[in-house]
Amino acid sequence: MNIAIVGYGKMGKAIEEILIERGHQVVAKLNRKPKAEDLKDVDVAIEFSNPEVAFENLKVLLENKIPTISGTTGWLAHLEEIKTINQENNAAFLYGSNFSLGVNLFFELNHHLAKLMAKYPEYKVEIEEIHHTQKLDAPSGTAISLAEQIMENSAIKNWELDSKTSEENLPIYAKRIDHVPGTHTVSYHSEIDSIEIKHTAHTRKGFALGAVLAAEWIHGKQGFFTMKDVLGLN
Ligand SMILES: NC(=O)C1=CN([C@@H]2O[C@H](COP(=O)(O)OP(=O)(O)OC[C@H]3O[C@@H](n4cnc5c(N)ncnc54)[C@H](OP(=O)(O)O)[C@@H]3O)[C@@H](O)[C@H]2O)C=CC1
Ligand SMILES: O=C(O)C1=N[C@H](C(=O)O)C[C@H](O)C1
Repeated sequence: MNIAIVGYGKMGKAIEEILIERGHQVVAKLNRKPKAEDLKDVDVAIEFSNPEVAFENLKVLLENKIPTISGTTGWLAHLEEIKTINQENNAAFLYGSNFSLGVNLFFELNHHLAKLMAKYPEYKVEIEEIHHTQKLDAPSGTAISLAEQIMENSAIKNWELDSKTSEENLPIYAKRIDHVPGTHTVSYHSEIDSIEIKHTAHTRKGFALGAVLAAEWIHGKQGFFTMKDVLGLN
């Protein structure tokens, strides 16, 4: 397939390597908002830019009816608007806060554990995420997805970054350490013991491979999708 990479940074470059390994052609590599003329021969766009610009990029891609995969985090206040634009243009859009197979399996585990733990209020839950120091957003998109899965399965209504202003909220602790690709831990603590699940990414390769598999999967489809659709986890 002919692929446009929108956001040719750390992830864009990792994605390019996998695309070439899998026999695809990279026909555009953009570190700016795409224009209609960039998209003439494009089968699928893969967008990994930054929280400030993602919405504008996605709008152009979907208005030009380009099936689009987005992994950019920190722009989700606009998600409903993007879903509407996608629908109005009969286009195809897939968003994932994390494209790695391991994290998507970890999401299933988190969901199951949250359901189980909801019956035991003596355990208090918290999330920790660790990423490299260049990351612009906090908490990570993955930590927000983990928090949402816990809230869907418990009485907790809100998550909160770093400090605890309310005992009722789910705390997310965000740490920034040089070169860490992404580590997420969900832990439940009682006076007696603790239960912990943890995912550690060793490289960005898993995120990049997942994004390419999603691009291959979405070609020829219409609608809004997630990695659950790609991996058959629905
Ligand atoms: N969902 C997932 O699985 C994963 C998601 N991510 C997310 O992906 C995003 C990118 O991460 P990463 O590659 O590490 O970040 P980088 O900062 O390495 O790359 C971002 C790139 O976007 C470019 N850019 C700036 N403005 C625009 C624009 N208007 N349009 C298109 N591109 C632009 C930057 O160019 P310049 O340097 O010239 O400004 C840079 O090359 C982040 O939001 C991150 O959280 C990361 C890993 C996995
Ligand atoms: O910025 C990153 O690097 C990552 N971002 C994603 C997130 O915010 O969850 C996914 C991964 O953890 C790496």
